[in-house]
Amino acid sequence: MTLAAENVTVVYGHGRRAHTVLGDVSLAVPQGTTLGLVGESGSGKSTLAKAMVGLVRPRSGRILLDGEEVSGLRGARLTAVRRRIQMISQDPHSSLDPRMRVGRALAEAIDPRRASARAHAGAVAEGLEMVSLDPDAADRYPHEFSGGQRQRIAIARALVARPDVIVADEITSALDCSVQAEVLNLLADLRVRLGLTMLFISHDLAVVRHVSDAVAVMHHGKIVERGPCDRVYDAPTHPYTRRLLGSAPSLPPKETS
Ligand SMILES: Nc1ncnc2c1ncn2[C@@H]1O[C@H](COP(=O)(O)OP(=O)(O)OP(=O)(O)O)[C@@H](O)[C@H]1O
Repeated sequence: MTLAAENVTVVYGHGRRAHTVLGDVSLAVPQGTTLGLVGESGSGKSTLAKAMVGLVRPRSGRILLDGEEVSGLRGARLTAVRRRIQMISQDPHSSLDPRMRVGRALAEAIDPRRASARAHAGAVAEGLEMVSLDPDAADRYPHEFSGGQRQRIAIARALVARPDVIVADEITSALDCSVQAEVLNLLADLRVRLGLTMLFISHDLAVVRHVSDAVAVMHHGKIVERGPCDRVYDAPTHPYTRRLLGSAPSLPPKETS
């Protein structure tokens, strides 16, 4: 499914405290592709991610899933559409409930109305297997796992809901370098296997180039440049993109496989 933002403006606060965080942002993530979103801290990347999944309501503009407006939906229709777009965020510490066993957390994602791990044992085991965790992980609590394993659990939880679109917001920035690659490769494999559409947000330009087909560059709440990764990384046209790329510590060329 294609996920798109159309002229989305998000304002936090009211009156004299109003602060426009996204100004008239339009972008599309075509079916089955990965769009990377880069930009410095505070540029509005997470706000756009939240708007895309319906956690933040735009002041104006629309979020569209295959042409259907998500931002205006309510009730059961909104719940159904939200399942199709799953978000994975930076810190599984805060996104996984520490008091909930992993099996139940996955069961809740499978069916919020009947969230028992036993009722969904098969699907829970399948979800854990997808991210290379043993089925007995279902009986344990998040704190019993390493950071990389918790992020795998977060990926499994997103995928058992059988989404069409994943919004991944800085999913590796809390992880050690060696574990980062493992989690990224896992997600990249699953994305291809399941034919998912993905918005991949990271401040790490090298990581974005590695996983994305195209990239959009955000600066002060606006998209200043977008295009296929090779074009943007090798021949940036906007001065901000040039600065951003110039300040990146090391940017290996994209691997071809
Ligand atoms: N709930 C909120 N209420 C008010 N202001 C907010 C809120 N969330 C974010 N902001 C502000 O909106 C701006 C954009 O924040 P956002 O988190 O979207 O940026 P970001 O590019 O994702 O940054 P980072 O990479 O540091 O997460 C910042 O100035 C931030 O302080």
